[in-house]
Amino acid sequence: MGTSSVFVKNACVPGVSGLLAGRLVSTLHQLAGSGSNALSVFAPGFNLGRARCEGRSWGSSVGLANGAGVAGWGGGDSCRQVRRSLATQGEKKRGCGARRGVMKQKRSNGAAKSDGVGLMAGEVEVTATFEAESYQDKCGSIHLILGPMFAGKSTALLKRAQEEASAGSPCNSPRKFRRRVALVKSDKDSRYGLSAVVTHDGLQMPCYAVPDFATFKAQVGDKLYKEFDVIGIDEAQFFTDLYDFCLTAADYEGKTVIAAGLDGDFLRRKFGSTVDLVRVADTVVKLASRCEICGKPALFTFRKTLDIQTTIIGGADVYMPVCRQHYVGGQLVVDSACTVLEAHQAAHSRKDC
Ligand SMILES: Nc1ncnc2c1ncn2[C@@H]1O[C@H](COP(=O)(O)OP(=O)(O)O)[C@@H](O)[C@H]1O
Ligand SMILES: Cc1cn([C@H]2C[C@H](O)[C@@H](COP(=O)(O)O)O2)c(=O)[nH]c1=O
Repeated sequence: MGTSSVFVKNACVPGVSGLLAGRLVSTLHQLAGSGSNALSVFAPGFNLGRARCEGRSWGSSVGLANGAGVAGWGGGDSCRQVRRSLATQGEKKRGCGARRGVMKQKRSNGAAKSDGVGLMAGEVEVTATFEAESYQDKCGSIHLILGPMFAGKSTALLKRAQEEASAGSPCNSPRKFRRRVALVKSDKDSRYGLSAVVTHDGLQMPCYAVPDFATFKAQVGDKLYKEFDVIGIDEAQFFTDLYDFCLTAADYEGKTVIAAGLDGDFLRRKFGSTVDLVRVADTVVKLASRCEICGKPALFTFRKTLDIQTTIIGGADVYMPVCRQHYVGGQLVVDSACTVLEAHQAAHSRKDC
């Protein structure tokens, strides 16, 4: 069985070494399968002990060579890899993001170190250096706008986007002082075309319509992407990479992210990963619509057709907002939906004649 050790220390931010070591341990534990490698992670001044992680396949995932010490921990990509692993565990913590963090590795020849913590032959010291002042000011934020259909989510998103675009900028102020806003929506939603975010009552703003955020980033390119201060997202429920994108953008790229989407589908199940963002969001607004049957606040979206697949793109022809009472009283809603549909169809056929 091979054994590797990672020694974590930090010169700039007290406590980070312990925090980092703790996270490394839990990350490595998660990445580890059962098998033949062993890893010790320890940090001075932090009551971590020697956490032990035994595993088979983490070598490739975190840049550790199979049983032969540490490989590829020179910062850059491998550092980022660890950050990504941590990020996907849902850790958002202002002030401890590894922004501009650098990890260095040093192989020991077995000589005891002056601080009394000796490295055994074959062990590796990893030094994590963080520029403390870069933490807070470069961190962005995540703002969520949730609710059923017709609740005004897109309207609220466009309002926020407009406010952000003009924040602190009278029309004669130089362009460089304005916040640059990009609107992104899922290309699944082609109801009102793909070139704009459009509300049910016709407000609109130009947007990028993409299948996922990897495509969005590739489409705009690195240079332009960096210039965006604010990213507004509509139909957030349709993006499979929503969580990772929002977290990275806010934690490491200093972006203000405003995401609008459905929290639940027509059966009130979690829709995509919008609700996962709640625990890492700075603000969360849950909007209500008006129940189409009784006019009370509506928290749910009722599907008027009998289709059962989760995604069916549509508007008032397929969906209606309902209150709890009329959601639960399903039959009543179905009857009412049928009535509305029939009335709709009758009106249409009259118009056609
Ligand atoms: N049942 C409905 N059918 C069609 N339009 C509606 C209905 N209820 C509200 N609306 C309109 O939709 C607007 C909200 O649109 P929008 O912001 O696109 O909502 P969301 O993004 O939450 O679906 C409301 O201001 C209202 O004018
Ligand atoms: C409830 C529900 C909705 N959809 C679709 C229908 C629309 O195309 C969008 C929501 O649009 P809005 O801007 O919030 O009005 O999502 C779906 O596919 N499945 C559902 O269960």
